Amino acid sequence: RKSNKTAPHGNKLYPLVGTLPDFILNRHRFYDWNTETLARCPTNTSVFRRPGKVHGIITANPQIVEHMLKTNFENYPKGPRFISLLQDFLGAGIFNADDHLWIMQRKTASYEFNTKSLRNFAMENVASELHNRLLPILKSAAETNATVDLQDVLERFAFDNVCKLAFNTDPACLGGDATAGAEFMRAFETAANLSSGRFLYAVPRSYLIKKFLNIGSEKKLREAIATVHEFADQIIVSRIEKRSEELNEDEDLLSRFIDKSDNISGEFLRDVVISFILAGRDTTSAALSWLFWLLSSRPDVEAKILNELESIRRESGKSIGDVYSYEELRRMHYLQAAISEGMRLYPPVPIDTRNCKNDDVLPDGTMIGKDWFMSYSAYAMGRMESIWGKDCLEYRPERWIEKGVCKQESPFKYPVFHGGPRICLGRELAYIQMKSVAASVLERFQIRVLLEKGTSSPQYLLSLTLKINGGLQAKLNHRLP
Ligand code: HEM
Repeated sequence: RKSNKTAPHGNKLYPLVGTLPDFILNRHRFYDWNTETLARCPTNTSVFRRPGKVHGIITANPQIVEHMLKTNFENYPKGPRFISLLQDFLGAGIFNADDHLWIMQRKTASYEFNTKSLRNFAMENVASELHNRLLPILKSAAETNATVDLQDVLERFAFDNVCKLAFNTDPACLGGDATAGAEFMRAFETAANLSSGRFLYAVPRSYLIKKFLNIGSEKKLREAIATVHEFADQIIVSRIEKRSEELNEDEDLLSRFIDKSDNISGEFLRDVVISFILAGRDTTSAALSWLFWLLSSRPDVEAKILNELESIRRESGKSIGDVYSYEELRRMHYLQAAISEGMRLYPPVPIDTRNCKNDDVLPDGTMIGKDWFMSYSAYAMGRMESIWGKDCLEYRPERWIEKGVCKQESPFKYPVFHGGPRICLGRELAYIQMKSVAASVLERFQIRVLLEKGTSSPQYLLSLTLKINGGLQAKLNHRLP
């Protein structure tokens, strides 16, 4: 009877089955269930236990997040469970590697992500995709009064962009559905969804039976991975051949990795590329989709963004339709605050997990055992009164502005881009992309979001990234000049 009561750390622990009954009941609203539980806990940290020896801790406590991501980083690797579930899809790519395999990729990638040449390459790609594809599509939707799924369009935009960055290939997903690139994107999406679905099995590792028999979701996963690999392999093989013939002047990440390493296998290069595509694929589109929804119900915030854009255009002598430079994007402090505030409430990576290597005691005194999982919920942290105050559920970009400048929050209080040695490498590129898109779309169009009947806000989908279930259906109107 004792164990049926609410455990001191928030979750009900039933005999034998642990938190499984509540997990099954709340799986569809997992992040909110988690937020409610963590808010009730004295140190915003809760113990989670279900059959199959799944033990772990979920936290929304900045001190504990700092402990796992930085102070005791070595004790919290991705770990064998995470790596084995994503192995088929990601191999040993940076997203799915620990120790020396991770260090080697991180070193090359952090050097490259800090170069001006990569930033310029990314800026050119964004400007070209924006002005040649995204804006014309939205213009035509506005002129014909057609409903457009903004999330879908933004995902295609982000996918084209990250493929250019990763291996200088334009899949032209925003151009249409009939391209080989669009097939690659669909297969990539299926592979990402089905691989992440392996984490949600009520009985862990039961996916192995389906995998062995090659049936159901595992059969689909195998086919999707084969399509992704085939597409990537063709590009990589031709790039390696080209490298031996001529000096490579491509600016993309694949070329930079080939240039920096000797004797690197084609298979490993494929893993490198796939991890980068995964990392940069859905994150910016998810953030922008939630932002456009938030702004559609907050004309006051939208008006402030438009004022800021107008004053930047005035100072630089630009008009609507011109491409914003890097310096101009940097001066968009209020827009940056609006985007950061959107991601506080709707973080593109809502929850992130590590494996505890050796028994440890967390800063609040909670014990964690070897091989337990250790997760932090960025979703819950953005909604914690203990972190953001009484108005934590309110969308208020002003909380980011200090003396007219958008301030940086501690990554442990706001772990939307992770923190410590594995902090997101694409943070700056992501802001370039998000600000360019948001500025160009908002100054041209008014967006009216169409919600499903009987709902007052979009619902999220359970996947690696926090997407809107059913997309973001909207009508656009040209703004009057
Ligand atoms: C709003 C956009 C983005 C958000 C919120 C975001 C968030 C994150 C988070 C939470 C992680 C840690 C994941 C983990 O280790 O489990 C991460 C890692 C990473 N991100 Fe981003 N990301 C964004 C955009 C991008 C972009 C555009 C790129 C560029 C391709 C990128 C590249 C990476 C890479 C390479 C890592 C792995 C770093 C490592 O393990 O050392 N991200 N990101």
